[in-house]
Amino acid sequence: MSHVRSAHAVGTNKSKGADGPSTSSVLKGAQNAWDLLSDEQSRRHINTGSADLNNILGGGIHCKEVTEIGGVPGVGKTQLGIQLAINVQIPVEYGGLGGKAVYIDTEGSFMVERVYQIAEGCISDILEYFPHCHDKAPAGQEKLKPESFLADIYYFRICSYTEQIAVINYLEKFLEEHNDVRIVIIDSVTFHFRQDFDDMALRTRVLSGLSLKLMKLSKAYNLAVVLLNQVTTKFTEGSFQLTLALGDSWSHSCTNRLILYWNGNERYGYLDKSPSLPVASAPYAVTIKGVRDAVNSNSKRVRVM
Ligand SMILES: Nc1ncnc2c1ncn2[C@@H]1O[C@H](COP(=O)(O)OP(=O)(O)OP(=O)(O)O)[C@@H](O)[C@H]1O
Repeated sequence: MSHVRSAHAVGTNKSKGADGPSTSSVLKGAQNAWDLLSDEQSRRHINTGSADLNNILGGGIHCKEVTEIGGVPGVGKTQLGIQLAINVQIPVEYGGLGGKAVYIDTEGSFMVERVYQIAEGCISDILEYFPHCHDKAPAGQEKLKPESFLADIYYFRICSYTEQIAVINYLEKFLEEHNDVRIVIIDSVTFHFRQDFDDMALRTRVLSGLSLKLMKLSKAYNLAVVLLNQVTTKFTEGSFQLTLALGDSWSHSCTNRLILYWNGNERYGYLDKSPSLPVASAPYAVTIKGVRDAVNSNSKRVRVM
């Protein structure tokens, strides 16, 4: 990584000159565009379980970025959150990241029986795609047990916004001690803030601050941050429209935004915001095994919200 000498150091009282320690610490993060491209290309993705969703997301949920996933109740946000907590653990030898997950549950929607079922679904797919994995060493086989997948999800149940702030503030220390965590999921990020927080301006500032912190953590610890969010109705141009909770006020707080919606009886994901990918939508399904491709899996470009 190259260090850049620039006017940045000028005016820094404690600066000991261009080569001084304070200058290099201020500019420690500077990279050239070539470094950035290499970094981007080596960046890992977490499989959503649906090839079509992965496709519109440019490979899956990106590490080192914050992705907001919103949608109406029942559309499958929690299912996708659980699926990601499982899929992040797919061992490296089977094309996964072999990481661990942090699941911060604010609504009490994390059903552990369902997590077990989704882990079983993931394992059965691995066994189907890698029929010779039975030949692997016993240690490798040990990993392919639902119990092991469940054991590698660190679960935090949050019952108020103060607890949520406290846990997010504590997260950095936790991640220092658990450096194999590759995804942090918050389900849902706005729930307690919508219920109990009266001062709207302060609420937006607090949430934006938390989100900024999560963005920094995602980069520092090379992990994906996924913020599940609810939708709410907003009265604009003479009609009620669905919009993500706190949508406009903190839309800068995430790098990517995926909106899940119904189109008739089919579930779709719509990539609404990305710094490098076109807007696109694709169908997906929630099956007994978890999130998978829809039976009709031709991606379409439609927008519902
Ligand atoms: N075992 C299963 N097999 C098939 N589909 C399931 C199974 N379990 C849950 N689902 C589907 O997932 C839906 C619930 O999705 P989920 O809980 O992720 O919704 P959500 O978007 O998080 O909603 P909310 O905002 O209320 O939390 C159910 O309505 C059902 O359609």
